[in-house]
Amino acid sequence: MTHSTSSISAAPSPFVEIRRQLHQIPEPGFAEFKTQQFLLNYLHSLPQERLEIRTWRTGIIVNVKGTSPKRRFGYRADMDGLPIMEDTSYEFRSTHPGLMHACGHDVHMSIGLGILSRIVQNPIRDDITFIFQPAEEGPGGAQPMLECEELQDWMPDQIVALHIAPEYPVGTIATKPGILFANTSELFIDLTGKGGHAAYPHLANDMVITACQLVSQLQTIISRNVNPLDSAVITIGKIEGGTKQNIIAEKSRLEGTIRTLSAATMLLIKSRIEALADGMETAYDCKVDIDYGANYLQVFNHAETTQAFMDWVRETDTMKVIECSEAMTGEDFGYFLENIPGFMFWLGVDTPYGLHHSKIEPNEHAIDLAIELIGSYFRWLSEQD
Ligand SMILES: CC(=O)N[C@@H](CCC[C@H](N)C(=O)O)C(=O)O
Repeated sequence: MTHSTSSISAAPSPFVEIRRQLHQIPEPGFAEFKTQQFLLNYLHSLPQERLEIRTWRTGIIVNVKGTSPKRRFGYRADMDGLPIMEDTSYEFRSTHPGLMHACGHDVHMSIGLGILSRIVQNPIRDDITFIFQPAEEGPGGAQPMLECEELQDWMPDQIVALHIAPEYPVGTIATKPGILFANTSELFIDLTGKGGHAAYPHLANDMVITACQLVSQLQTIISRNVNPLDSAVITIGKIEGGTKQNIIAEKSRLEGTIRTLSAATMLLIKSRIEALADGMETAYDCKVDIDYGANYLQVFNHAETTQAFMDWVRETDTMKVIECSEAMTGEDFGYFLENIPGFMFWLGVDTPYGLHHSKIEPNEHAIDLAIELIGSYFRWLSEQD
């Protein structure tokens, strides 16, 4: 069933209000200090009988105790914002200049609080671990959080996460068993040549020229080296170089990301990048340093639990379910799924601007629908067996 926005009350729910407050305080990975405090304040305002709260760095782990637990479920929400200058029409825009929740983590967190508060008020049989995870956009909080002491005795037997999807209508979810999101690797390339006067190019090695050439050459890896029946992406999202218009640049830097649907293709791409870098050094007598930064494992949905969830949503007609294709987005939730059966799904938020866009305005009606969906799903799960 697809929900039109007009059929839903205009008054914002408490969790929409919470999302708006979180939206105003986006913070970079592992610096989510205000966000952590905001979430803690909310958590401490709830009845505490069923709650145990731990912090890990800027993250939070909450145990909601079941009535007679046999299993433990998990919900994970990411917490960090992005370095984007917000350009929405909101009255509740970011108060942190140059930072924005442009990937929906404010929505993911408010949905997490909504499910949690619902279950505190109306407990289920099984335990649930709520994981508020820092640094999804980089350098990656999932892997170290999975290893942290605070999580070990509350490790879920099954885990769920969602991600907002601008392209789907509100009242729709999209997912699939198997691979949902790509393997990713960050890519940082530093080029060092010889600076000089703009009028004497023959006495210098211009790193603006090499940066431009390397960006173009990198794209030939996708078009000429990767099997056309496979999928891969190299995006250079940032170029830096030079100091002034009439000075030849001694240094330049490319920052980007690599996305693949297999580990083998990731290795192939990295070896081609290194070959092209060697060629640059020879051709332009410069130095090229490559750093792959944070690497994320693919998000691989557990077949059985994903299918059971999709069937349950269809049977209960809670939302419309689309079996989607995999996407080249990355998510360190892949590390949770490597260790714990579960799945991630896209939550339709119906907005013309995409993820990581300065104008993205997710439709907030999706928040209460997702709270209802996951809250009911956990209740149903805990009634099985
Ligand atoms: C859902 C989403 O947009 N995730 C990010 C994850 C970032 C991964 C890493 N920092 C990289 O750029 O490789 C994405 O960009 O897909």
